[in-house]
Amino acid sequence: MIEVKDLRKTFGAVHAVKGVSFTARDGEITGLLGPNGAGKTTTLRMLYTLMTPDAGQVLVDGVDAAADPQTVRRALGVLPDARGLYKRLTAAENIEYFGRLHGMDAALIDRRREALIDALDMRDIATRRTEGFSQGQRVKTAIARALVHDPRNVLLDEPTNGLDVMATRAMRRFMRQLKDEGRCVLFSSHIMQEVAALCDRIVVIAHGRVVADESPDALLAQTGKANLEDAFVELIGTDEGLAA
Ligand SMILES: Nc1ncnc2c1ncn2[C@@H]1O[C@H](COP(=O)(O)OP(=O)(O)OP(=O)(O)O)[C@@H](O)[C@H]1O
Repeated sequence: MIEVKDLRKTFGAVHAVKGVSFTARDGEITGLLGPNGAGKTTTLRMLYTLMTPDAGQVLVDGVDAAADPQTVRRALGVLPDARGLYKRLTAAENIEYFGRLHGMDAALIDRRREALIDALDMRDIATRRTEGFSQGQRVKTAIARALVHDPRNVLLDEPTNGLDVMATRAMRRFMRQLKDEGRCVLFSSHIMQEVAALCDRIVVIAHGRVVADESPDALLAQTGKANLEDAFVELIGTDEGLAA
């Protein structure tokens, strides 16, 4: 479970995150939806301890990220916005390398690597060097690498960005599988259909603030709109920066 309490972050004159609070629960998919520049990536970066908040608190499975960042990092699997892979290594070697960084023993790394290669349907690319990989192949490898240590909480920054229809559908299936395994799944998106199709809970963020935090049905009821697209536009005040 991830609890975010009154997070704030300023870059010079830009107030990127202005007091964001929400909870992402185990066994649920929580979507962070907002237009370009809303503060989603900045919020996620503070959650996975890459960036220090100016104020506020992040708790992962009850552990304070500022007080014990090591434990928090172990409890998180992260697909960051930059998917940098080691291009001289094969996909399988990229996964194994992260396993070693986490201090896992070789037999456990082998088991997790094989399970993830199957779950992400990447057997055909596993022994290829990642140099020259397509966007979809890079995302799969980056996700497998992020999950090698079997984290309870999974953070995905725009996981379907740049993927084609088939790869997007496969990614959504995989996210549902993570949820069914009881994990806490939190992802950011500016694609309304994606959030509507996947999420148990939608946290709508605009101009650095949470403007709604509800189930999809409750969002419709709250805004009195017939569909989620109209509900989001009503909440955000504009459709600029959102993709249908
Ligand atoms: N390192 C930085 N230095 C300066 N400004 C930044 C930095 N990171 C983010 N910002 C600014 O903070 C605001 C929020 O950016 P952020 O990347 O969090 O938005 P986002 O919701 O993830 O947008 P997108 O959907 O476009 O990825 C923007 O105005 C952005 O320009």
